[in-house]
Amino acid sequence: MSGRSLHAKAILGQELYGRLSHTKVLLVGAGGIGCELLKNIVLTGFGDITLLDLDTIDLSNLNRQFLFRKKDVKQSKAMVASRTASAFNPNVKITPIHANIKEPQFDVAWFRGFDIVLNALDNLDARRHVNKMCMAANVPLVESGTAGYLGQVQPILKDRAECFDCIPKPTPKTFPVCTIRSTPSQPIHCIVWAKSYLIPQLFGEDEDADAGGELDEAEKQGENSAEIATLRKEAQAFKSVRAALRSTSADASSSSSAAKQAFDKVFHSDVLNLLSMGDMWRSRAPPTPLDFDAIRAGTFVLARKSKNGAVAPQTNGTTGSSVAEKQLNGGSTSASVSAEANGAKLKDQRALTLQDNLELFVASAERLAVRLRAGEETISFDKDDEDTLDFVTAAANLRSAAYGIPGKSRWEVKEMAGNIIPAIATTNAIIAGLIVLQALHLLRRSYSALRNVHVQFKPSMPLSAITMCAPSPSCGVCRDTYAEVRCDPARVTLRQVVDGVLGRGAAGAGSASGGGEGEDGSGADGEGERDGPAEVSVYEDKRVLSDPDWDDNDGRTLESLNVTRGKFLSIVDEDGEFATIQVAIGALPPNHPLDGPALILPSPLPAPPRREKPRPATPPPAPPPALAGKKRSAPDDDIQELDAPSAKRSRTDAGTASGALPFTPSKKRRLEEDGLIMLENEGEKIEEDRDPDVIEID
Ligand SMILES: Nc1ncnc2c1ncn2[C@@H]1O[C@H](COP(=O)(O)OP(=O)(O)OP(=O)(O)O)[C@@H](O)[C@H]1O
Ligand SMILES: [Zn+2]
Repeated sequence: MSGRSLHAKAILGQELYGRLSHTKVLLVGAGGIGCELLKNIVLTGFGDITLLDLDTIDLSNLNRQFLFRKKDVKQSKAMVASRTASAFNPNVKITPIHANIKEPQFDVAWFRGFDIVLNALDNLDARRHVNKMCMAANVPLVESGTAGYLGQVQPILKDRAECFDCIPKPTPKTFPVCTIRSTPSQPIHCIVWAKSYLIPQLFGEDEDADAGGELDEAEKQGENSAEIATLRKEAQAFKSVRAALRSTSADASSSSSAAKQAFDKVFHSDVLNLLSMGDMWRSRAPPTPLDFDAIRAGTFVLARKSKNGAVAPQTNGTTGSSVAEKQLNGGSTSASVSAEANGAKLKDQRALTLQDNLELFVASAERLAVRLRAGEETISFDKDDEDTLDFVTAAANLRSAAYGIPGKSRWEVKEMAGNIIPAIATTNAIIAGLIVLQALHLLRRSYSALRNVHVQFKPSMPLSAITMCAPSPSCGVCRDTYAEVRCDPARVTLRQVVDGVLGRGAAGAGSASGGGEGEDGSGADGEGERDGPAEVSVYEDKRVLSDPDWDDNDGRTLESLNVTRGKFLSIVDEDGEFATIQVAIGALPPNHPLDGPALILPSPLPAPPRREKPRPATPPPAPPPALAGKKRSAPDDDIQELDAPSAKRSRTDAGTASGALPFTPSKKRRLEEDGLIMLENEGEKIEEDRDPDVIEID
């Protein structure tokens, strides 16, 4: 028994080691990092662990999530991981929870029940959520992440160090829209075009349904009529291809003609159109329109400078055209079946010839058309959906051919289009070890020992440790003042909560809490002047619920406003003088009498600090994402307002998000999900030299 803990005791010291057995840890995520970390903390001697994960085990997890075996596939990650790891140390209690951390029962009071939280998540949304809950509950957090060979560990402690949201996170990858639409120069540009433009145009929802009306309107407004005629023609052409792909009267030959129609439109007519814009091609090589029949017949010659590997050399066409030949010889009776068989025969890693790509384009378009006709309303790209992957591979390669760009194998397209960064077990293991070190510093309160640690791809210095920075004064998460109310959302109104928290109008707060428990009435009501905001707006996330000129919701219950357990009400000072108050909504205590007050206010009431007025000089810009976490200016106590609180709605147009773009919301969202940033005006610039992956959109 002592053998098990001998080393841990010697290293950690008797006091800390003794404490670990009853330290309550919450570990969120039982994936690549989570499994390693669970093993580490169990072996270190932590004795009371809650492990939460929403997912079940997938076969693809087994290569790096070593607490799982093949027999465990499809079972809850939290359950299996805790069962496996419990066996490593009989003294440990692991409580598995198979759930989403964002569920309402995991409210601030629940988080407060832990001594430390460890994140082993894989998405920003959940990380942000846990960060905010830890700020509200004032519980130390260790945040982590890996991407291939890179990794990062960040200890977070309210008021002492930057929180997860102190530094804006970079958008993964962005490409200029015009590069994607008209002037691609790299394979990825063609892949993004196929996945984010062509697939939605052909197989997605009909977003241009009312494009005709918009164009009529634009014409009336005196817009360039030649341009409008072109746009109209383009919209019309897509419309008829969409219709052909969906036509239920279609037989196999007509679906292949729909594929040909699509091909002719995007690889022939559209290219001819572009070529007619002479200006565009003054300083760049013009694209070559592709000829469907000639490619099929093997007689097509790319007039472009194809020597530098523009496409797989034409000579390969003879060996590589087996698919094409079979396809041709196979006749068209069961096109989709033979296409599927041929598709399956393509070795993922093989270079595809122009003919291969054309046949793959036709075959996959046919398969997708069959699905549309069978009732699938829309189809979007999914790297694990063979049909869409084939279609994107073929379409991207054909476009690349037209533009003299090297083609990519299906395997490479899958990796690039699916944004797949291979997970590396060793990186996860290193990061999981570093998380434990930082967690121990936090538990020991040796704050000067805390470090942001990066695992980097530098053989000479694989680890870099950076001393902690003070929280960003403009952070909209950790600079807010947190408070918690416990209430029955069906019985309290928005006004009662807001007035209660601000210590105003004794009537409101008083009657709700029935003069009851917990709240601090003294000096909080009547004429007692509380130092706080004069006029406020109230938000739930980004929803405005009330502002000084609009009180329609004030008499409504929280429940009717969908402000329930686990959510926050943000009370924002209209004058920007006081910090924002974040009111966490919690449940009434379990033993609360049924006829007891419906609202228990925090005691003492929150006292948001005054913010310093912004200095006249423009504040330095937030550090670029590439430098996120690097050492910045020394911590200082004076909190300077650089920005309005994040929740605050901007009253002027300046600085609003790119709302006025000519995209439908769903289209814009899709583009953004694909890593495209829309800039609102030309003056706006993304600094490319700071992050080479970010390219400005024009
Ligand atoms: N909101 C959430 N609540 C609970 N668990 C979450 C939440 N979001 C993500 N997770 C879990 O975090 C873990 C992250 O682990 P990891 O990055 O290894 O991902 P994975 O899904 O196991 O692997 P991959 O994404 O590479 O297929 C996953 O097990 C995932 O289920
Ligand atoms: Zn912060």
